[in-house]
Amino acid sequence: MYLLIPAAGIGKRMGSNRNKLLLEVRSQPIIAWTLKAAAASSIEWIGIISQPTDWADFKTILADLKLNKRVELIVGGSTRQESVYNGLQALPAAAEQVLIHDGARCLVTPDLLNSCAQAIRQCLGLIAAVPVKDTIKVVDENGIIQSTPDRQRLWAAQTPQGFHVKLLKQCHAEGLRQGWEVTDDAALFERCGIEVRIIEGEETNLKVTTPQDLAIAEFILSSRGL
Ligand SMILES: Nc1ccn([C@@H]2O[C@H](COP(=O)(O)OP(=O)(O)OP(=O)(O)O)[C@@H](O)[C@H]2O)c(=O)n1
Ligand SMILES: C[C@](O)(CO)[C@H](O)COP(=O)(O)O
Repeated sequence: MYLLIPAAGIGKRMGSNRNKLLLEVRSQPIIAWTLKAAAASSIEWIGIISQPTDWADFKTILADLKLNKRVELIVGGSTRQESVYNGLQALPAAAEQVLIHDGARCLVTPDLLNSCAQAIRQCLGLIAAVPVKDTIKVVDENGIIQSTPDRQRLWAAQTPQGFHVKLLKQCHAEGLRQGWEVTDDAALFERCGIEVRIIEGEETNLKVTTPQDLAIAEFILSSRGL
């Protein structure tokens, strides 16, 4: 299985002056935890989509980890969508399915990666997701609640997200043509009318986005004895 890791962000919400994936949790860079989970899974090839300005740091981390997997560095874009587009172009020709997993979701388990890698062989697209626990409100530009969707139908999308490569390339190309701006790749499949399946994710599969998330990630890793 092939894995693309979007890791080219600038961490605005983290308030970091560098790529937040280089920040440390439990004395290791965030991206190192993500890579260790991938290395412990059935993933055979990893593409780290990243800004060339971070490549020296990433190469140092890779040298320290000594992963038993093929790893390539791919130039990221100005948005996550653009980064994934670039990643798809850099996939080996043999890749028929791909998992896409945020570098910022460093608490993912090898089991979840393996579940998604298995499941994508039985469908065209999938995402890891967890049922929403809070009541969600749709709010207008004036801060007035417009509606309250049925919580039974609401899931919080995570990554890994898995897709058939040929279809995802077509959907990304259509997104470029249409000027679609999406925050996950499943949205492109949805807009192209292709079914996307939910795979039960993990409550601990946090996307490290704000400084508070660093403390939560520390706690979760510590509770795993790491
Ligand atoms: N141009 C971008 C933007 C984001 N990402 C990646 O997409 C994942 C999810 O994005 P997010 O958590 O939003 O990271 P940032 O974009 O860095 O955060 P912010 O929005 O706060 O700047 C991260 O692993 C990030 O590195 C990416 O590869 N390319
Ligand atoms: C892909 C994602 O992690 C699913 O929840 C999320 O959409 C990424 O959003 P971000 O703003 O790029 O962090």
